[in-house]
Amino acid sequence: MIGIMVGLTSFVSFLYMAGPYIRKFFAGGVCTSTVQLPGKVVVVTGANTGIGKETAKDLARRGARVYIACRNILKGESAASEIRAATKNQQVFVRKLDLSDTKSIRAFAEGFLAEEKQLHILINNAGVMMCPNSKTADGFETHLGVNHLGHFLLTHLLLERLKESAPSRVVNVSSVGHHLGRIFFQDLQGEKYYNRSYAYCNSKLANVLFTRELAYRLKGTGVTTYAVHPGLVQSELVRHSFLMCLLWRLLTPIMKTTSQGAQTSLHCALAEGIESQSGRYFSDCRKAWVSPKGRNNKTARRLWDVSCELLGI
Ligand SMILES: NC(=O)c1ccc[n+]([C@@H]2O[C@H](COP(=O)([O-])OP(=O)(O)OC[C@H]3O[C@@H](n4cnc5c(N)ncnc54)[C@H](O)[C@@H]3O)[C@@H](O)[C@H]2O)c1
Repeated sequence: MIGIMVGLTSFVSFLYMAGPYIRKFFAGGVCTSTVQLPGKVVVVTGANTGIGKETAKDLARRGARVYIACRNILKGESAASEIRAATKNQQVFVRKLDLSDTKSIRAFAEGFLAEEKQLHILINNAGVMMCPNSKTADGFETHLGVNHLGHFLLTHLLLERLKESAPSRVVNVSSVGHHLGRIFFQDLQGEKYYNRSYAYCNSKLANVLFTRELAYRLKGTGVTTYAVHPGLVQSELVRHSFLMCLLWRLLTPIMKTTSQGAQTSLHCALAEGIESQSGRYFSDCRKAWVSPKGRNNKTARRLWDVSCELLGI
């Protein structure tokens, strides 16, 4: 026991001492695009904190009109003021969007479509991880409901505007955790067996499959789409799990900052010449290995149909 404690303490001390060097190693790719976005319209979900906030900040710095779509307007306004001050771009707006409630998603889309005639970049970034076994307002399992179905409906409602604004892009923030996920149609919402870690991974696999099928359906429209793993990023994502909070704390020295975590989303939103990679999965600003389950066209099509059925669209 003492040996384990000493070993663990030495390991953690090593991580902290070597932290800056290790972090550099794990920092991953950097979005090198110099594209400027004056006149372009962008929506980033969950942009009041974490990776989403950094993504929104970078896009605002490039001159875009940025919509922060988030649950908590007060937190959103505080992020927006910070972004406006840092970028000198006053065109940063906050709009209410709760992805765990289809009424809120429809209200957001209705309001957005009424005020903006164009949409060039949609970043489906918001996410929940390991929250207790709970349901959304519409009775969906929370991870599937927020991470997959919520963004599925949002994208569906904004799709015509994206097509009218082509070339345009949809970026779905997934995770390397999709490798552990599975889509089991007989128990899609974990009613027979539930594990909150797997529920998260399943929803992230759904993001990868949604991206694949969306790309297929959007061929020839000028709208392209990408799934992203941002890296292991120091954020509030693990807030629902004490153990994960502890692990996140221990791993701090080797984790990406939120700004580093935003790079692959930015790459997929901005890089020129990646249109032929529509539907693919990216990590560290380049195409990455996707789980075989994430490459199954039959599952992708069936998940699309089941999602439409669940959402009544
Ligand atoms: N942090 C990591 O290491 C990591 C790794 C892989 C993937 N990701 C993914 O990156 C994305 C961003 O996560 P993050 O790390 O910045 O975490 P975060 O918790 O800081 O940000 C998540 C955002 O989603 C918002 N959100 C949650 N539920 C919502 C709802 N019902 N409606 C609207 N917004 C909601 C939160 O308010 C928050 O702004 C997530 O999709 C996450 O799954 C993160």
